[in-house]
Amino acid sequence: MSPFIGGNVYSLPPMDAMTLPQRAGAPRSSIHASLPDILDPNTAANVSIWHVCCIGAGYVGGPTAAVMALHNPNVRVTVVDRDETRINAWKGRHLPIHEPGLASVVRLARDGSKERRQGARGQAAAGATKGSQTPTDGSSHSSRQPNLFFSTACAETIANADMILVSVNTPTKLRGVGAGRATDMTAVEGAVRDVAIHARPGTILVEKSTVPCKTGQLIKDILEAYRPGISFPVLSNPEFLSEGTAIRDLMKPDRVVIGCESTIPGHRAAAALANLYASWVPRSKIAPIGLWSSELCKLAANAMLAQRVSSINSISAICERTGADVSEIAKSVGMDARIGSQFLKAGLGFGGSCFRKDIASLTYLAESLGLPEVAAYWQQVLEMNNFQRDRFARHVISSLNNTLRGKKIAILGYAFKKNTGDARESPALDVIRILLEENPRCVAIYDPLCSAADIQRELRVLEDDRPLMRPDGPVQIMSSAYEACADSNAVLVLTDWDMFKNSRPVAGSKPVEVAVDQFDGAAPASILRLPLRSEKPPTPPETPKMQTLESEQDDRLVPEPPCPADCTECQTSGQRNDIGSKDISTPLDWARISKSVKEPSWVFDGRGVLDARAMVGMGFRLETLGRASMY
Ligand SMILES: NC(=O)C1=CN([C@@H]2O[C@H](COP(=O)(O)OP(=O)(O)OC[C@H]3O[C@@H](n4cnc5c(N)ncnc54)[C@H](O)[C@@H]3O)[C@@H](O)[C@H]2O)C=CC1
Ligand SMILES: O=C(O)[C@H]1O[C@H](OP(=O)(O)OP(=O)(O)OC[C@H]2O[C@@H](n3ccc(=O)[nH]c3=O)[C@H](O)[C@@H]2O)[C@H](O)[C@@H](O)[C@@H]1O
Repeated sequence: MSPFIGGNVYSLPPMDAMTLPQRAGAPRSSIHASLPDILDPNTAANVSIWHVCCIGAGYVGGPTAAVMALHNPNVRVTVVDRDETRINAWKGRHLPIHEPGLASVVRLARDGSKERRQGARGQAAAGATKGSQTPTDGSSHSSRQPNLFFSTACAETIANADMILVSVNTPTKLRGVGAGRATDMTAVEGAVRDVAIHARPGTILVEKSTVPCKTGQLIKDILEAYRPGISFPVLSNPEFLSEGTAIRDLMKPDRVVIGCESTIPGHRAAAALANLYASWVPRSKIAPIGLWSSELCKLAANAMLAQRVSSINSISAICERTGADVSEIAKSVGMDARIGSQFLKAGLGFGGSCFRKDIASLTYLAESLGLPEVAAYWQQVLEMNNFQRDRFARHVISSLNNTLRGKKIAILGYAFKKNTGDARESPALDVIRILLEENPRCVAIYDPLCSAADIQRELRVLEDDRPLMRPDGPVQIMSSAYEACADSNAVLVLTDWDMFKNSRPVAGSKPVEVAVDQFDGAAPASILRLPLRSEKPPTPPETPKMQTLESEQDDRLVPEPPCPADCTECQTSGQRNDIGSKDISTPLDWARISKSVKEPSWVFDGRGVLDARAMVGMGFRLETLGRASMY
């Protein structure tokens, strides 16, 4: 009898040879005896990848395609999306997402670089390309042609591709079977249908989206239904980047997982993808595994990271009642090499578009497989996450005498974490929902990167019959932290932005940089240092058009055409095409804030970013998650 019978909603085929337990005594190699080695560059010898199409120009598709194009100058990488506004943004000066270093990578791969010649003694040669300037860095290189493109022509691009990366959204289903937990596969199905209809036989399809285990079978079924008998190798290549450090994560990944079927075409396809990555990732970091393992390892990785956050948050609640300090506990626990120090920061809990939905998907998968105990185990990670923000918000209310009527609450930070403008699934939304139940006069929100439009879109789920953002309140989105805090009864810090900190950065801590060797169209010759740091000198607000990227000042880059005179982005927010172009580095002047808030100057730190002694010295009454003062 199938182990999957019993309320399963996924159609689960039998496991393939890669995931079957080995027969006793049979060496593992016997399963793969006739299969070519995926990590051998020659395995893909007869698979030519000249054109990669990436479906989905979002947080994963855009940066992944850009980095892949940067390191494979001879491969044409085209990102397609149905969303014309998003595609136009990728083509222009104002990229649709904020990631440190992203604009530099896009500029180089999308726009190319100019030729440069250097004389024998380091002087610029007379024959340098017209218009090029004397190299200041001693480099010499041939021009690099653009090889990164953005387009809405999905069908045409798919038809020309040798490999297709599916990077579309996989949110949680909102209604129907599995609502609230199962993965909504609409976008994946749509993209795969397009591939099935338009792709050439043999085109390799790569799942980059995070999907339930066994989605590869669903994809193969769709392909078979539309193009019976035609072979399309299917790979799983989950993405592990984090928002805010996407370019660094893509440039220097801990690992690249490539899941494939244990067939000769499967291994050849995996080897072709491995070859693309091997342009910049050491082969030792490329992990070929089975298709189902690859799909499941992505959910497992996210679930385990989220579990650590919930674990430390559960301890933070105990700290508040005992007088222990959660940051001290995290430090000492994390010094155990077996545990490690990352993902032990207590706070409002995890937000973002993936952790919650991926754990929900995992619990649903477990239940579908008849494993309610497993589902309940992971469900508890989500419960703890909700508990954390719930008790934080309720503590704010109880500290303000159990009523917010007539009161103003300032919210510093809406993004789910620092260094991103992504407003999706922020813990702030839950906190604001609970605060609004108490009818405050005003909730004033400030975030340095999230756009007002994005915050408004997120808050819409809290609206009943009247809009929340009316001229008379109750919610206002401010462009200045000082305006948000002025006259407030309490200030809540909900994102760990560095600029909110009131202590100096640790001496010796250096900004992260990644060196890129890709100006040269022929051979790597010169280095672009990507500005991955968040610390940048503030740009005067009155001259937004003068703000430039570090790479834009580099005379090796092909100049970008200027924005049209009526560009709304330029007018409203200044250049937003790289994280450094917004001022996220000037520390908040807490002393100034202390003079404008109402007594007793409440500050509630939901992210553990504020130094208590300094805040109390300025007259604030500070409450921090995970410290005894909370109770
Ligand atoms: N956001 C993140 O940091 C990470 C996300 N992931 C996973 O990657 C996947 C994508 O996530 P995001 O990039 O954040 O999503 P996103 O929502 O930012 O982008 C998805 C894009 O796909 C487009 N799209 C949907 N169906 C399409 C179709 N049939 N044809 C053309 N375009 C189509 C949408 O218009 C949208 O622009 C998800 O499965 C997510 O779980 C994985 C790692 C990190
Ligand atoms: O699948 C995904 O989308 C991605 O999800 C996470 O990346 P991301 O959500 O962008 O950001 P994280 O740095 O993981 O932070 C997630 C949330 O956890 C919170 N967090 C993180 C770490 C910590 O110690 N404490 C803590 O509260 C953050 O504030 C944030 O709200 C994973 O880290 C990525 O590896 C994964 O690719």
